[in-house]
Amino acid sequence: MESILEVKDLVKRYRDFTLDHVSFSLPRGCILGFIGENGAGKTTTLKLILNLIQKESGRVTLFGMDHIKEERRIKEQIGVVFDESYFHDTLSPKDIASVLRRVYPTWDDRLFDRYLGRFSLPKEKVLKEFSRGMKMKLSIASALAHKPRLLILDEATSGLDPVVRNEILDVFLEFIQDEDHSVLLSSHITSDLEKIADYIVFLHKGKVVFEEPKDDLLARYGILRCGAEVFGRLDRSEQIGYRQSQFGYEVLVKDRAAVRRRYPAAVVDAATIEDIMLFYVRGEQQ
Ligand SMILES: Nc1ncnc2c1ncn2[C@@H]1O[C@H](COP(=O)(O)OP(=O)(O)OP(=O)(O)O)[C@@H](O)[C@H]1O
Repeated sequence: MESILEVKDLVKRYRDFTLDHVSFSLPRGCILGFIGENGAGKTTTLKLILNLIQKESGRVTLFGMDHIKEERRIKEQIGVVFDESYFHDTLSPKDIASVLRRVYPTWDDRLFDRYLGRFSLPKEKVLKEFSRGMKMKLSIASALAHKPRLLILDEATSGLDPVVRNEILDVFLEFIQDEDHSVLLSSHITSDLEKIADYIVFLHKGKVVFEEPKDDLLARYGILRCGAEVFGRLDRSEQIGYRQSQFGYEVLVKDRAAVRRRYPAAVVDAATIEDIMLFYVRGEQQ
């Protein structure tokens, strides 16, 4: 499958933080969920991709073009939503349309109006009268109305209620339907990514821990619940991290089918993306 975005060995150094040779790719027609703890380097990676900050080294290509050399051509084909609305409070959606119409040759007024209607956003009201959720929906409508091929969103659904979030997730799923569009979405709401993502990239302390198809992650990983005897027999290579409680051990295992075969009496449940994230970090601390 052809990639819409390729990130290879991306490095950025701050005084107390290094984004360390980050690599991943986003195929066409797919949604990639970018996860990681606070300060893992997600926003830094997205800003580097967009050439908003300078990289130390590494390569980024979007639509097969270098992200710096072809920045203008690339940006016309990208819609970006960060967690803060960057439109001035005294503007209305109507004013915003008149500005963006001049910026983007591909701007589509009818499409913008359709999204405003769908998100129940008033066209003439100024932004200072908008709620946070309304502003976020407006940012998404604006990002979509110039008909980009790639949407890049940083925490765009955080702080929104489940109904609004679901509406937005549906819009993302429709956006990729034609197999030519893609979405790169950083989020702490891993249940949202479970619903819509095709791939998950897990960033931890500036490094990629894994890049995997979501279905594989959810089909393979498991939480083994067992007593001290089974825990003592577990091979180190079978487990990623564990939690001990008064009732025994909970262990994240990479291959739940294999563990079920080896310990038929033990309970092995499916793991969520949140479990996988938490146990990876925990495993490192053990
Ligand atoms: N301009 C800067 N100068 C120095 N350090 C910075 C700068 N911007 C980010 N950092 C550091 O880089 C690290 C990664 O930050 P980043 O915002 O990329 O994390 P994140 O994964 O997006 O976190 P969150 O989930 O909290 O948004 C942090 O330690 C942060 O302090």
